[in-house]
Amino acid sequence: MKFVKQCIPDIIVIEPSLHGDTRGYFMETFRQDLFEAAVGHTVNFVQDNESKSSEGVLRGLHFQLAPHAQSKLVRVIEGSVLDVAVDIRIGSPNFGRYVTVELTAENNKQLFIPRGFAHGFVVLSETATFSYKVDNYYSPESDRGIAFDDPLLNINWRLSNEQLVLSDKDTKQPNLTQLPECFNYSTNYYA
Ligand SMILES: Cc1cn([C@H]2C[C@H](O)[C@@H](COP(=O)(O)OP(=O)(O)O[C@H]3O[C@H](C)C(=O)[C@H](O)[C@H]3O)O2)c(=O)[nH]c1=O
Repeated sequence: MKFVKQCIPDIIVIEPSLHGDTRGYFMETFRQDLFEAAVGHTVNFVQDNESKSSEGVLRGLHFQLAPHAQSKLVRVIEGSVLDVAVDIRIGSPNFGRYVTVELTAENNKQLFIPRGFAHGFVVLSETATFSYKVDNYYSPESDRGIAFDDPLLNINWRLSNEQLVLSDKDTKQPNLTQLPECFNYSTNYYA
């Protein structure tokens, strides 16, 4: 299992080892000990989620406010997505910067997105099944979002706006600079 820190080092790509044989394959998809050694602190996942989406569906950019902020460990078990994580911690040297990673059922890559980041993905295949762990329970009253087409972020989603399919909620998200509240880089959201 490989752990690769990204250009925003809080964000980590995990590449499990796949063991193939004549029957198919086996892989350890999560190891608490190796994961926490790579992340550098305790992360207690409490909820598993799964969503299935058609080509062009864009879910995001979402986060939950503290004290319900969520870390996410995301992967694709069918199809392919472009996954995006945006640093929204005020005071961070990477504030407003983002990481994109293509996650597919073929490359088996996973992405760890810490608390303090907004997250979203767009489906590149005919359908994609997205499976992920979070370390805080769903809190609808704490659910917040940022516009996928925020000009400050200028995210390249690879598809044209005409190809994108969004929820009504995600067509009305504010830009990052319009958020009344988000995260501070100086706060330890894992304490
Ligand atoms: C997130 C969530 C949703 N729901 C219910 C609420 C709605 O009835 C339905 C769809 O919710 P929503 O439109 O918020 O789902 P997504 O657009 O996939 O939201 C997710 O999209 C991006 C990619 C994220 O990173 C977050 O995990 C999450 O915000 O599932 C639940 O019951 N539990 C949950 O944890």
